[in-house]
Parts: sequence; C-alpha cells; structure tokens
Amino acid sequence: MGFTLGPRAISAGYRLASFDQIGSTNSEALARANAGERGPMWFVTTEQTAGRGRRHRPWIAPRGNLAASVLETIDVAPATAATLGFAAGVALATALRNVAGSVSVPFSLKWPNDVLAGHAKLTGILLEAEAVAGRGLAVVVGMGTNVVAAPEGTPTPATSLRALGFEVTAEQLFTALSDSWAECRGIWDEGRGFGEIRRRWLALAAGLGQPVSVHTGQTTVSGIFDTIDDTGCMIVRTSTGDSVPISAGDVHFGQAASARVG
Ligand SMILES: O=C(O)CCCC[C@@H]1SC[C@@H]2NC(=O)N[C@@H]21
Repeated sequence: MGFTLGPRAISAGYRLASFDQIGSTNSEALARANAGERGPMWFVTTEQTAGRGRRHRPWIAPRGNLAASVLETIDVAPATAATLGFAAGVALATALRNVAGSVSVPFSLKWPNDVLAGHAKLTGILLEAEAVAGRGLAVVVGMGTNVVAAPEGTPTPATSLRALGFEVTAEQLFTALSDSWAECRGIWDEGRGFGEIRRRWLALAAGLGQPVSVHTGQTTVSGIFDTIDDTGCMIVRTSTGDSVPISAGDVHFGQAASARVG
C-alpha cells in the first residue's frame, strides 16, 4: 500500500513525487535540487527508512505517518530562508485544525518549529538549504507528523492523531497541508511577509510569557519566553531584565526562571 493521491490533491503550481517507501524525503529533495530540480515540488511518503531530525537526530516513524518535504528555490539570504520554518509551523497547525474539523484540540507551536497537541509533540520540522550554482538557494522544508503512532522512548512526550482520537490518513492530512503551505508560502513572500507569519505564529505559540530554559549546546538560558523577533530568534527575558536572543536550542518549559547564561 503506497501513498495514493488524486491529481488535484496538491495546490496549483506544485508538483508531487510520492513514494511507497524512501530513505528520507528531505534527502531526496536535496538530491533532486543538486541534479537541477527547482521546484516547487513535494516529496511525500508514509514510510521513511532513514528519516532525519533536527540536530542530527534520527526521525523514527512507523509506517502510516506522514513525511512530507517541499522544495522551493528562492533568491534570499540563508538567514531569511530560515524564517520559512515558521511559515511551515503555521501551515501545519492550520492543516491539523482543518482535518480535526469541529473537534477542539489544543494544537500549539513550540519554538523553533514543533507542533504540539497539549504538551506532546505531534510534528517535527527540519529545514535545510543549499546554495545551487547560479540559481539561488534550494530550500527544503521537511515535516513529519505522527498520524497513526508516535515513537516510543523519546526524550519529550510524543503523541499521534490516532491517539488523540482522529482517524485521519496521511493522504488527507497532506492534501490539507498542501493548501495551507501554498497560502503561508505566499504570505511569507521571500521574507517580506514574515511580519504576518510571525503574528500568526505568536498567536499559536506554546509557553509565551511563561518560564523557559533553552539549552543551546554549551549554554543554558533561563527566563521568561517574551517573544520571537523579526529574524525568528526566541527572546528570553532573564531575571536581571536582559533580553537574550537565541537562534537555536532545545526548549524546556516550566523551569525556574533564574538567569543563567553560560
Ligand atoms: O523534530 C525534528 O527533529 C524534525 C523532524 C523532521 C522530520 C521530517 S519527516 C520529512 C522530512 N524527511 C526527513 O528525513 N526529515 C523530515
């Protein structure tokens, strides 16, 4: 059983490559970009054998979950391209709300780009970009959603749409995502519309105004999650009143808000 979609299941202007099984949809999209593909194009499957997560972690997903990567070739600086991840979060939250219908689920967005249902992770996003000679930046936004099952033994709790009571298929979710992505991508508009994406993202943000600790590698920053700035950095207000911008890290909510930098 593969990933089966009708020809009108994706938004106009986008092409689709779907796979019964593949190593990683992000890797496939990057390989195609290096071979000359410009997109916009989706790469989707319900089974990855070598799925990749942020910070070089594996992305483990049982068959039936949605792995979807979209390739866009864009003429912007890498820092601007990175803000497309926030558009992906908003697009996913919108798609999830659409497939959930009238059932109310507390979907929220966890900085930088997870989708939560309650306190559990439902979707992870991996954004990768490569300069392609003479053609700008090939940006691949990979989105993995736990549709039928969540992985076990993860450091933070995870859940799936099925565990939440939704008998939605990966194909149905992808059709909704294809539409919401096209809308959010259009609003983002090569970064010119990040202000509106940022506004929508903040309206869905988890933990805003709450105590947070962010582990950035060698450093932990604790304080209050104040906002995200116009480059997508998380702004943490420490107990000394400093506003610390953070560009990457693992976020933990509900920690003591003592100021600790370094
Ligand atoms: O939370 C994370 O660590 C990000 C996970 C991203 C997983 C998706 S699934 C589709 C795409 N292909 C991959 O190999 N990774 C991303």
